[in-house]
Amino acid sequence: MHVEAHDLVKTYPPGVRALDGLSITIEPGEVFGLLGPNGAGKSTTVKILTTLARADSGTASVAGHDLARHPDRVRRAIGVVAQNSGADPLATARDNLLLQGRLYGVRGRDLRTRVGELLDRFDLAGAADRPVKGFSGGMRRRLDVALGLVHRPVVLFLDEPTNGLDPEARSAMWAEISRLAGSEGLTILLTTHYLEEADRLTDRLAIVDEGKVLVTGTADALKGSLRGDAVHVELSGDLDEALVRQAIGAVVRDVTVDGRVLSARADDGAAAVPGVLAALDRAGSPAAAVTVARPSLDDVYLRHVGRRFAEGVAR
Ligand SMILES: Nc1ncnc2c1ncn2[C@@H]1O[C@H](COP(=O)(O)OP(=O)(O)OP(=O)(O)O)[C@@H](O)[C@H]1O
Repeated sequence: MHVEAHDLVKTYPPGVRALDGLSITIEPGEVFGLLGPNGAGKSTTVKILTTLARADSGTASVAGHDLARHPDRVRRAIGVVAQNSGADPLATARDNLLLQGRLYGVRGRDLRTRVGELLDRFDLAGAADRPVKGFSGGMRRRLDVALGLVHRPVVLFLDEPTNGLDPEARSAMWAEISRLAGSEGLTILLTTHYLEEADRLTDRLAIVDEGKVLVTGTADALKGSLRGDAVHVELSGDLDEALVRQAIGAVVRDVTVDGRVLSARADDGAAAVPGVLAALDRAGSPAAAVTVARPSLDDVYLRHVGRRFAEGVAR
């Protein structure tokens, strides 16, 4: 196992329980995602596993080293890309990489070769000798990841790697992260609050909420565990929840109501729609829009957390 954490608890003053018994295991070579809304405890998990914060209780090992007994060995074995860039904006990309390498004891020709390799791989060779302050968001983020890799870590931590990037820069970053895991056998733990990122990029993911892992698995297995189709109905006006539930309960199952949006499941979603619409009309809450879809990670999230993901992010 490349990362193992058992029952991590972390409380910040004044009594905020950021982690409440969080456990994960990550196999070598895996891209593992921690998916959860802001405040779920993802960054705190990364801080603890990268030795930047200490858990109140629980145990963990990273790259085979016990975190409490050998934090120095853990530090040498990992690369960390934090949410905020660690690059010096006044220095060039190349100098940032050289400095980072020296901090980790990489020197001489080995360091220069490694820096050249990373500049090429992250498509920064053309901008290598320009100060970072003129870089676009995507270039900065690519440099951040390169900085985390200079000393050839075996486990890489990426905290919200594509936060704030435009769609194009985001897909370029996804491609690079997949390639890293595939070609270098690097183990990657990434945190994200983008469902699509967790879906597309991770081999396995854990849904984290209020400092705990609610469920772990591959995105496909998690989606597959929800039988049937997801039916989402947007109602045209305010609803009497009890009445609406009673009305459609015979046609669909697992009904959840979130504001004016009603979500439910049915073995054959399309076939259930006419019955749902008729029942809503009878209940005095006509539908404004209906969608039927195969289960998404958002549906998985809803099932385990009890609210839609978008709402969780806005919390
Ligand atoms: N240094 C700190 N002092 C006090 N409370 C903190 C501190 N760091 C985090 N918290 C609180 O702990 C909880 C978990 O925060 P954490 O940053 O781990 O969540 P997160 O899932 O990474 O969210 P984000 O994506 O916003 O970073 C939140 O309630 C947060 O406000």
